[in-house]
Amino acid sequence: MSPMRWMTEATCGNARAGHLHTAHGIVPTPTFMPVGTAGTVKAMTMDAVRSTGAGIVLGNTYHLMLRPGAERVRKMGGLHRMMDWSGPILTDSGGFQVMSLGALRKLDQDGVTFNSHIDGSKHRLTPEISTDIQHALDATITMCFDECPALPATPERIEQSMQLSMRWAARSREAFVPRLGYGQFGIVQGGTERELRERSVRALTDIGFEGYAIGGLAVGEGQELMFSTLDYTTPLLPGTHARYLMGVGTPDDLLGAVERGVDMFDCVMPTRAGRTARAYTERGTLNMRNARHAEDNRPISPHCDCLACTRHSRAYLHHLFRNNEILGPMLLTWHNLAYYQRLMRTIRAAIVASNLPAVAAGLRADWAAGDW
Ligand SMILES: CNc1nc2c(CC[C@H]3O[C@@H](OC)[C@@H]4OC(C)(C)O[C@@H]43)c3nc(N)[nH]c(=O)c3cc2[nH]1
Ligand SMILES: [Zn+2]
Repeated sequence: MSPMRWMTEATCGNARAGHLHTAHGIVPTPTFMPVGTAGTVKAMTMDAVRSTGAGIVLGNTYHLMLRPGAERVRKMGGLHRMMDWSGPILTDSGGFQVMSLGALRKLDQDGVTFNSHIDGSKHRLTPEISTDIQHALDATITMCFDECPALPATPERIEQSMQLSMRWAARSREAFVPRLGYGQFGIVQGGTERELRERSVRALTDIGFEGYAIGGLAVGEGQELMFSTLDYTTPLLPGTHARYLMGVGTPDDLLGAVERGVDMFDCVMPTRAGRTARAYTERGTLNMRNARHAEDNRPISPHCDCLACTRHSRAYLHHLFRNNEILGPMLLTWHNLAYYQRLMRTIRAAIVASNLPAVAAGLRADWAAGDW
């Protein structure tokens, strides 16, 4: 087992199909990583997550350091053991969550001090502390501790933030404990400023990581600006390493980002939508609370092999959500994750068959066609 590496299998335009080799298994890419923020993919057993075909799940430094605490996770045998997930786990480094959870925080050159959004207790994160916590969690993929500026922001603010994140990337790398089959990803920053993105990529590739994430996007800039930023950023990254676009996205975002050379994704949308009665299908999304589903005996999707689609009907899901039954979010989260995994398999097969443009056109036509 060598240090973690990504191997290309096929390309189609800028899109790539490959395999990420890790200590916890080999994952086909492009891949969608279900978000398991506090050591659980909400409303899902890990058997259900496995049944959807997921390869890697996400955990998070911020949430797990607050509860149950990294030391307790380590004592429990690490996150894999606790979650009953033997596959790879990627943990985010916590900086983004401190910013996005709006926790009372003080940012300085060395790190960030914040009050827990749970009980107000005081905590500190630095590149070293975040990297040590991810080690204690036994994360397969460790993310650098970075600062993701909220948009809109002035180019000066974006530049200051990117430079800070690059200093923190060097310190994160210094603190990382290399292990066979484990890896650390650098996170490219620079907002939507081309020159800053180029400088950030150079800073990270000079340090050298097992993979590279594109951060600082999916923070309200909109799809067009996200795609144009990808158009000039992904080609600058080493073609031999995995590329992870953080926090993205809708099915349409995923397709467009794969076409622009991205290999890995995470997004709370399919799981959050599953809890709020929103179903993803090949024909767009459905609001299962809508009365039009009340007597519809069809499955959510005729193409889906999930429990909701093989054993139940739209009418049943409608009933469950109207009655606030716990089974509703369980079944619909399962369905949405199964849809996202099926979409990634469809896209991957098209790359391997050198047929992505035609398959992409078909996907987009179906999304626009509206419900069956
Ligand atoms: C939604 N848009 C979006 N998310 C982003 C993230 C966080 C990604 C993580 O936050 C959660 O999604 C909100 C997910 O659940 C956990 C498990 C917490 O991990 C995922 C980012 N993280 C870091 N370190 N740096 C970034 O520049 C960055 C940019 C993002 N843009
Ligand atoms: Zn289904």
